[in-house]
Amino acid sequence: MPTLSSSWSTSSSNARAAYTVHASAVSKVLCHRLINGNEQYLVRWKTEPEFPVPPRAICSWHSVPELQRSLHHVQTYIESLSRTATTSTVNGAVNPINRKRKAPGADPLYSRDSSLGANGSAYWSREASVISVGSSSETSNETPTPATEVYNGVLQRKSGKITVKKSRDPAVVTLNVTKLPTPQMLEVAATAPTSVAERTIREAFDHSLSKLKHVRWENGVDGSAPSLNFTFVDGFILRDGVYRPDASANVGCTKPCKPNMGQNVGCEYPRMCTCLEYAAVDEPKLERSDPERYALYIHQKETEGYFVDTEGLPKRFPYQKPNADPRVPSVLLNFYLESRYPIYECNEYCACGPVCKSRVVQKGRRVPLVIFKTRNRGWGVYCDEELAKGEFIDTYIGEVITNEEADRREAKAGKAKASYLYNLDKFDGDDGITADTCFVVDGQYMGGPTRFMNHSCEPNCRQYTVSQNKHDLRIYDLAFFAIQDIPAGTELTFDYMDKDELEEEEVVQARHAAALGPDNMDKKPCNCGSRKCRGFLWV
Ligand SMILES: C[S@@+](CC[C@H](N)C(=O)[O-])C[C@H]1O[C@@H](n2cnc3c(N)ncnc32)[C@H](O)[C@@H]1O
Repeated sequence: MPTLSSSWSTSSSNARAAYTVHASAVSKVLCHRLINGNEQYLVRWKTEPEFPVPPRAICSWHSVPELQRSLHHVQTYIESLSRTATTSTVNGAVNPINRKRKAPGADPLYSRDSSLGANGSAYWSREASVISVGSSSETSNETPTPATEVYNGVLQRKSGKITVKKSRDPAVVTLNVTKLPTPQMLEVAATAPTSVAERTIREAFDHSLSKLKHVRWENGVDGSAPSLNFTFVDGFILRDGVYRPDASANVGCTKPCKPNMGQNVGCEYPRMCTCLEYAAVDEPKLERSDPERYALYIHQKETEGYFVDTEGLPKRFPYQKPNADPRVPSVLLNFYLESRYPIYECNEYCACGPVCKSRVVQKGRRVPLVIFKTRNRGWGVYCDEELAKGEFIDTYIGEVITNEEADRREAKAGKAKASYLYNLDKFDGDDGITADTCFVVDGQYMGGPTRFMNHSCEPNCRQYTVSQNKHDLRIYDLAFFAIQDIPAGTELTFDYMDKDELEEEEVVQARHAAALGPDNMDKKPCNCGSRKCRGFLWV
């Protein structure tokens, strides 16, 4: 029996964890109540076809200790209580989230539910701690009036209803499980506290965050914690159909190459160093030094894109370290900040070693980040320290999936899903890569702290393509850098649509067009609060 760690207890109102409810067995938490000071949650169990092993009951009440392994279902339920009151609207209409996909978005909605089918086979429960039925009516399918609570008997499910067999209790009724929670249950839930569950959820998130260095979380707004249905990982998790070129195909410096060896030696002088063969050409320098070669290069660039042979041409090194103090970070140079040209870092085949100045993103996050609750954009992220323009913050990681799988997940989970899908489409058009064949990073259930970064139409960060394997055009780092000096404590944001900033007049036009557009109801209002706000996410 995969769902229970021990047999059913005979009393669901026992605060001791008589058994553990495993998340995989839970379909949804439906309601809550307070019984003898014990906060309890009504769990609806998964049933066929999605869960072939028959659970022992269809619905049952559980105290918080019993729900330790399925807390995210309780969290989703508690969030749904407040969401009902605060769902955002435009012109009075509820706004679902647009499906455009590029960058993160959307809170997980209360949608991963499987309702009980009407034609499922009969399942049997053992005694007790099964759905509380309150009624003395023998036959009612509808809403029994509150009376006797938990009943001890054997339940059978037929045609979407639970019927009771062999009970000696005259209060036993037939209960339509598709109609739970009953109005009476909802009435009780309206005033019942959720504080024990909320505290337990906060502790569980503390625990999941404790394995990360330099990341903490805080909530000055309410008692909630970020989603527990999310696992912090430290890199890409490659899923079915996703592949990388063999690492041995990668190349590094072919000549002896040491950083700081002096004039014209080392990776900072990429005309000499082959590891940065694909780095951006220093065009002004080339034009000055070799106008003919420059003209040929420009022509090739226009016709061949990223695949021009640039060996021997002067290149632009991506980073600059302002001084020798190890605490002072390298920053991304203006050319890359502005041009969005892919950034190539040295790799394990380069002779330069770990102190090479081109190794920034690959060393990972070094700035302390805080996940915090905003008032109108869910969770956000800020940095505890001042950031310099061009400073690396962190990468966007998660599961790497095929485009087909991304479509499948999007179709299953609905519009909110698009927000967490990030296309690896920088090289769309090169090497047979198309929008349909590029890989996609899904950060919804696995990722790092940047998964909580919000959108702004006037952002202070931007995402850049960073690669250590120049032959891998499908999987590269999505790296966030500060695009201006950012004081400590300022929310870090990026533009989900990755647009160049608009002039104010254009902003007004864009906002107007978006508000009037045919899919207006499909848009999520943007609360970035900037002067240049376009009015909606995804426009
Ligand atoms: C990747 S998530 C960012 C983290 C998110 N705030 C959370 O709590 O998990 C993207 C979602 O955050 C919210 N969001 C981000 N930026 C926003 C903005 N400028 N205005 C309103 N909501 C925003 C939207 O719900 C969006 O779908």
